[in-house]
Amino acid sequence: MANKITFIGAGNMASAIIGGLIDSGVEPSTITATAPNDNELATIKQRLGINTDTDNNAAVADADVVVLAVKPQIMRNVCEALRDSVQRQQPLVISIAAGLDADTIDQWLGGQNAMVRCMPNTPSLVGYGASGLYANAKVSDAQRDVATQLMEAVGIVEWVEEEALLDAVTAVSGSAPAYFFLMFEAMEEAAVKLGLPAATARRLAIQTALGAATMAQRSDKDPATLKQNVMSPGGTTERAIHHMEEAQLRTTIADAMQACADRAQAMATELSGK
Ligand SMILES: NC(=O)C1=CN([C@@H]2O[C@H](COP(=O)(O)OP(=O)(O)OC[C@H]3O[C@@H](n4cnc5c(N)ncnc54)[C@H](O)[C@@H]3O)[C@@H](O)[C@H]2O)C=CC1
Ligand SMILES: O=C(O)[C@@H]1CCC=N1
Repeated sequence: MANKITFIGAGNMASAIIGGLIDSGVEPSTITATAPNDNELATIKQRLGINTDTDNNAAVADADVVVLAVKPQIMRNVCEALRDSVQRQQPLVISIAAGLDADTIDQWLGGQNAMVRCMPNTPSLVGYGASGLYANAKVSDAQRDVATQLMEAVGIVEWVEEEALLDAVTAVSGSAPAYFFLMFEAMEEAAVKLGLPAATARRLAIQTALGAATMAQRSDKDPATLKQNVMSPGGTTERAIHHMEEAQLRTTIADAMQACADRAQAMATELSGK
């Protein structure tokens, strides 16, 4: 693992990854996070025991890895203000911003940087993250290993060799925790209508998702077969699944994921000015 990691931004995604890193045994004193707001930093410092700084340049000065974890809309300003420090220090730069391409961020940072683009997701906080990674030509094999180790500390890693595929990764895993949370909300609401207390419904729905995910992960059977195994002919599950298929659930999911990937691409165009 890298000696010193600096996170520029200390919000939802950065704190999820930092929390996961610490749980996996990374020494908190090797991690620094920055944000403009002292209160936000005091909270994360108290909770995770890491170093914090309101000065991005100071935090980059001795970093081996810099993780850019600010909103895409402010990335340009943040990077341009970091240009001199990054050019001096030459760290491995990892951007987790949706959409923005490696080349654009590299240019904002002065060019010629070893850049990894990563699309993580918030379950990194509990060690069940799923990240897609892409490296530009400046990234060495050793730096690729560092990026892999960093994100494997909080979940699974898949490398893509075509940068555009990160938009598909955003659709299938980056944004996808929200799809499952929506499903939990909908199942809880429906179960309450069927008469269950909300807390009971929530517990049962979440445990069932965990069970289904664990089975799908451990089984050598594909999801279609596992689904079929639950569906007794003429039984209850068949009725429910039939209803979902009739309501075009698959099309809804495909359309939603297409909209997600399209939005990533549109954000890149809007923000890079290309
Ligand atoms: N939330 C998610 O599920 C995922 C988010 N991402 C990406 O992660 C990035 C961060 O997203 P979130 O953590 O959700 O946003 P957030 O709003 O929770 O965090 C943004 C952080 O940036 C800090 N910040 C603002 N201005 C700054 C500056 N000038 N210098 C340093 N820090 C500054 C804020 O104080 C905050 O700590 C985005 O680019 C997003 O596309 C990627 C995958 C999943
Ligand atoms: O919604 C977003 O834009 C970010 C990127 C992936 C998940 N959250």
